[in-house]
Amino acid sequence: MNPIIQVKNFTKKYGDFVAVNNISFDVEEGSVFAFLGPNGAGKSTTINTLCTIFEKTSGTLLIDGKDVSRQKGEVRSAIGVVFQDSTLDAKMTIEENLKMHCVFYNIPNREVEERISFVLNLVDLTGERKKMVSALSGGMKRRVEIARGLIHYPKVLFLDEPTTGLDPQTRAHIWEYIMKLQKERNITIFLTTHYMEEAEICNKIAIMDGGEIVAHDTPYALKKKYTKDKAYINTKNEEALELLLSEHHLDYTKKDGYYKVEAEHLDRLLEVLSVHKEHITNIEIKKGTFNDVFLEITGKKIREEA
Ligand SMILES: Nc1ncnc2c1ncn2[C@@H]1O[C@H](COP(=O)(O)OP(=O)(O)OP(=O)(O)O)[C@@H](O)[C@H]1O
Repeated sequence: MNPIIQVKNFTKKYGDFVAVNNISFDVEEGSVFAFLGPNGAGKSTTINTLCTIFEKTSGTLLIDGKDVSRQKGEVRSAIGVVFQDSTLDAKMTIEENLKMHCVFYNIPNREVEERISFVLNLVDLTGERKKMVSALSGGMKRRVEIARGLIHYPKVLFLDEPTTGLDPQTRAHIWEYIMKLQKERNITIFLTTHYMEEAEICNKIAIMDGGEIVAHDTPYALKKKYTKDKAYINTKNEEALELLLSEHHLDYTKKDGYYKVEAEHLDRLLEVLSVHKEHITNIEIKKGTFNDVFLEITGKKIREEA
């Protein structure tokens, strides 16, 4: 593993208040990394420090081996950032917005055309480059911002809730571009999202709560560790089912005429139930979800208002 982001014993205080408390984690080069947590967990503080906007209180934060406090210029060249609030100039065309960014990054004039064509092609906006930003849909604006974040060819792209407020179809498209960047360009993607189904398709997830990293693993490992599958069973012979479940030490609850059984090993549960199958009138299996993982770890929904 080649870690492109290395965070070691990072602490950030606002006055006496500890917003981030001694966290450590790595992000592998070329991976898609999701950074999750309830409101106030410390995500923005961490991202803003990684992006050289905030100063750390203590610890070491490296991007591509460069120290975010002491080598700000090098770090800024290595990262692209797309924040939630649009910073595009609506009164300019897509092309003009991108050109302005080239100036900002001191990209030599002779390279500007090639770079604009390249990044617009990545997000499928080649035919729209002369359009005014004000005339674009929300999804297109987000794609322009992603293109702009890539104009200086960064190794890491930070995306703060890249799909919030977009309809499901547009969200799916944005994800296609994100995955393309990872696969074809080996760009490391560091993103926040409150859509659990999006977190689930990332390579690694870190969950932050109360200023600490409370879980850090692959989505598969987190689901395996923190969720159980559930079976909902209706039977013609309740007495026999209860006896069977008790004999096999399987806990159940009964509600509205069905039995709910939670199982770490679904195969085993189905094997046990096979002897009862002629009595079963209905059975429904629900796999553990990433929402369950988040709830189990933090005790909170991803968005309290959701
Ligand atoms: N400038 C500041 N001064 C004082 N406290 C702050 C400041 N910025 C953030 N905090 C506090 O630090 C904690 C972490 O905030 P942060 O914005 O990093 O959380 P977050 O996980 O990004 O939350 P959200 O999802 O709501 O953006 C919160 O308790 C917040 O109130």
